[in-house]
Amino acid sequence: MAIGFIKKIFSFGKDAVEEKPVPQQEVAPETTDAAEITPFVPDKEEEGTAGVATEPSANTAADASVAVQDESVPRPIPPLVGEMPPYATLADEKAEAAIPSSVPSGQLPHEGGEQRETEVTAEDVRTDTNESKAVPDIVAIPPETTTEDADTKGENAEASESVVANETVAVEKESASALSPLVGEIPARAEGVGASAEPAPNLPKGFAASEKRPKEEAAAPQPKLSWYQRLRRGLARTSSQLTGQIASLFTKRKLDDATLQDLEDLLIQADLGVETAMRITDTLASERYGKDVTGEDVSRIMAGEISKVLEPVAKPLELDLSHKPHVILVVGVNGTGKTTTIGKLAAKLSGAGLKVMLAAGDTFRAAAIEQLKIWAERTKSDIVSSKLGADAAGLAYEAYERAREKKSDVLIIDTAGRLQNKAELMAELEKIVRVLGKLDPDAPHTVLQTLDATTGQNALQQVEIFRNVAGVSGLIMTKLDGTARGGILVAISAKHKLPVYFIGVGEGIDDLEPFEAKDFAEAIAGIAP
Ligand SMILES: Nc1nc2c(ncn2[C@@H]2O[C@H](COP(=O)(O)OP(=O)(O)OP(=O)(O)O)[C@@H](O)[C@H]2O)c(=O)[nH]1
Repeated sequence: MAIGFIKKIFSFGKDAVEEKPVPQQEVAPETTDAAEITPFVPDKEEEGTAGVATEPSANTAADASVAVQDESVPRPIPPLVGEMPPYATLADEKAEAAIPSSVPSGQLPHEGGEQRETEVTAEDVRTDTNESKAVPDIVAIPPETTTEDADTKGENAEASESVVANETVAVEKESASALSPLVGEIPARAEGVGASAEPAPNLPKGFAASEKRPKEEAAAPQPKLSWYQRLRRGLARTSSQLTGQIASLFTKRKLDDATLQDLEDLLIQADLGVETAMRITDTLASERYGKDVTGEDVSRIMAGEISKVLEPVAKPLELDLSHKPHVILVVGVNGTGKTTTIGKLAAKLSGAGLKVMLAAGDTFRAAAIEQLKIWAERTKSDIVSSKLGADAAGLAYEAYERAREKKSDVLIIDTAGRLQNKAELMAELEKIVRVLGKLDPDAPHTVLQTLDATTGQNALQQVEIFRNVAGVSGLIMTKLDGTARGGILVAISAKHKLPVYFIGVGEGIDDLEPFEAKDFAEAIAGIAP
C-alpha cells in the first residue's frame, strides 16, 4: 500500500534507474567544525530517554550510538499520509498515549490544601482535568513525558520537563480519594485518554454521578475537510475577488471590444499574466462576441484556459532512489516557507516508509535550526546540524556524506532565505550546489524553490534569478490560503514552465498536496465542484 501511495505523490525516478559510480572525493570543502547528527531514535520512551535530546556529539554515523537504524529491520510503514492529523494533534496523541490508563486523581495544585511532593502529575500539568476513576491502591506514574511533548505544549514545557525528571511517583489511595473535592458532577476523562466509554465508577456514599457527562460534546470531532475542500477554502479569496469583479463587469452587457479590454485588465490585475489573460479573452471572443455573456460563461472559459497553462507543469516530484540519497536542495527568499515545506515533505516520505535525513543548512538563524530539529523529531527523520554561522556549503557536503553512510533514501537540505538581489548570498547558494556536485556530478538531484503566493508579481523575478544561480528544477507555492494573489502561479507557469510539484495551503503538516492543474484552475475560476 505504501508503494502505491508513494507512486501517487512521487514518481520513483526515471525509467532506467542505474546505480551511478560515485566519484572519488577530490577536494573537500571547508567542513563545519561541529556538525552533529541527530538520528531519529525509535521507541525512545522504552529506552528511558527523557526527550528529544538524543544529541550525540559530532560523531560519525559509524558510531554505534548514532547508527540507530538497524538496516536489517524493515521500517514500519505508518498509516497513509493523507490521513495524518496536523502535527499538533500527533503530538497530543503521543502525549496521551504515554499516559497510563489509570491515573489517580491525587490532589491538584489548585485544590487548595497542603502542597505535597508528589502532587503534580503530568496529567495535572497538561489538562488540569479532575479524575474521578476508582483509584487503585498504589499507582506508579512512569516518567514518560518527552521533551517533544514539552515542545508542542508551549507554555507547559517547563512543567512537563520537571515531571519527566521526577522519580516514579506513588500515590496512596486514601490520600487521593479523601482529598478529591468532586461534588455532584463527575467529569469524564478527556477524549482519547481512554476511559470516557467506561461505565460510571461506583461512587462512595454521598456522591452521585451527573447525567451531564460531557463525553458527547468532547467526542464530536470537527469534520475533516478533503484536500479539495481545503484547496477551495484556501483559494476562496483569490476566486471570490476575481469572480465578483467579472460578474459585475458582465451584468447585462453584450460582449464587445470594450468589455473584452476591461476583462483583460481585470485578469492581469489578478496576477494571471498577460499571456493567459489574452488566451481567455480570445477564447471568449471567439465563442460569444456580440452575444450576452454571464459570469459563469467567463468562469468556464477561464478554468479551461488556466487548466491548459497548468497541465504541462503539474508534475510529480521524481525521486531516483538509486542515488541513496536522492538529494533535494530547498531554496528561496526569506520566509517563503522552506523549512515548513521540508517538514511537510519529510512527513510524506517518512510516512511512506522512506528513510529521510534533513540538513539544517540555514546556518544564519538559530531558530531555523531549532525549527528543523522539531520537524525531524515529528517526522521521525535524522538530522544533521551545525553551529550558528557555520559554512553552509560545508554542512551540506557533510550531510551528504552522512546520508550515504546511513543509506538514507532522501536527503533534504534547508538553506537560509535570501533575497534574489543579494549577490553575496546568491554566490553562497551557488557554492552549495557546486560542493554537492563534488560528491555526485548530478547532485543536487532536485532543486526546489518555495514561493510565497502572497508576494504576487515579485515571485516571477525570484524564479528567474534562483533558476539561473541554483538551477531550480521545480517549484512549490506556499501560503495559497488566505491570499487573493493565487493567480500568480498561473503567470509563473506560463513564463517559466517549471514543474510545480506541490502547493501549500496552511501551516499544518498535511497542508501540502500534489499540484493538480484542473482542481486549481476550477478553484480559482470559482467553478462549483
Ligand atoms: N498560511 C500558511 N503559512 C505558511 C505556509 N507555509 C509556511 N507558512 C508559514 O510561513 C512562515 C515562514 O515559514 P518558514 O518555513 O519558516 O519559512 P523559511 O523560508 O524557512 O524562512 P527563512 O528561514 O526565514 O528563510 C511560518 O510561520 C510558516 O508557518 C502555508 O502554506 N500557509
